[in-house]
Amino acid sequence: MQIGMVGLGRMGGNMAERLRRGGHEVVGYDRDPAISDVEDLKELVERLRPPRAVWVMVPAGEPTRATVEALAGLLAPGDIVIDGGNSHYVDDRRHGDELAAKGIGFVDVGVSGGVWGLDNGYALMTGGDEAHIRALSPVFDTLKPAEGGFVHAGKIGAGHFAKMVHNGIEYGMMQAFAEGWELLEAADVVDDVEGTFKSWRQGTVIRSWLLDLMVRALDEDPDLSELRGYAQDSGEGRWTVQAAVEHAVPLPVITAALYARFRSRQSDSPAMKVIAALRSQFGGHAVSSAEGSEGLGADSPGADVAPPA
Ligand SMILES: O=C(CO)[C@H](O)[C@H](O)COP(=O)(O)O
Repeated sequence: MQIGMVGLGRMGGNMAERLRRGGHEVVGYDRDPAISDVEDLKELVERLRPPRAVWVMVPAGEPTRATVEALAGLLAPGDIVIDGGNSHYVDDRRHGDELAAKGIGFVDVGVSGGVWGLDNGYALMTGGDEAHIRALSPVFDTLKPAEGGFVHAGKIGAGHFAKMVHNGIEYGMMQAFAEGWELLEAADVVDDVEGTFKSWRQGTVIRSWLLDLMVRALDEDPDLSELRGYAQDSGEGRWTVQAAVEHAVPLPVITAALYARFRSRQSDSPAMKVIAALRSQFGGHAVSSAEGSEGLGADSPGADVAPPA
């Protein structure tokens, strides 16, 4: 089938390529003229035959909002806009309503598979009307992996809500692997930490793609010395925790994993300064000065371990 793809970056570009390999006709638009098939969204829409399908694959938030708004002004009743970015499900409802007012359909798709999706396929979590999902099924069938990897999760917003929870789980799983690795390295009991991770890939309860990727990362840099312990986040972890608060659902693992990323961006811990100050105030416990390790008290179980400068 014919489809427009807006945003030809790491994800959109590979998805357009997978669709072309699958026999679809893709007209791609990107802000970078070097990789774009058309000059602007207007030309993209003109190049598509009605009823048109336009897949938006740009960063969540303002870039997606602006693209959907522009498409709302260019498309016609019967056309469908698909948002495959990591948008907040709340935005989907607004976009769906705005487009529905013009007779244009809207489908939200949570896409998972990263840079490996081009060859392995992308898991797709979709939200929207059954008729729109059915109309897009040739595209979904080409993008998804050979077996499974597809769900029509519910009405508009359900696809991105499912992807949001998927990413929350991803945070927790990654944090568990990270903490296990740190303990193995610190304890000096296991000699072959990398080999231990490798051995877990077969037969264990925790074998998984994330574990495979962990082994791959350790193969490239066995003690991860090339990296700083610093992790960004793109929003989905925060939204997962926000939704949990809204529904009073306890999410201690995912919340802790999110907070661990925030902590990774601090060079020092303001909160722990308060803890040190209060221990000193009420118990006369020694503190570590901002300069280094002087004053580390003998009462501390970690007293023999110098704190980071
Ligand atoms: O959706 C993804 C994987 O499933 C993306 O890689 C996403 O960017 C990861 O989230 P974060 O940047 O918050 O770690």
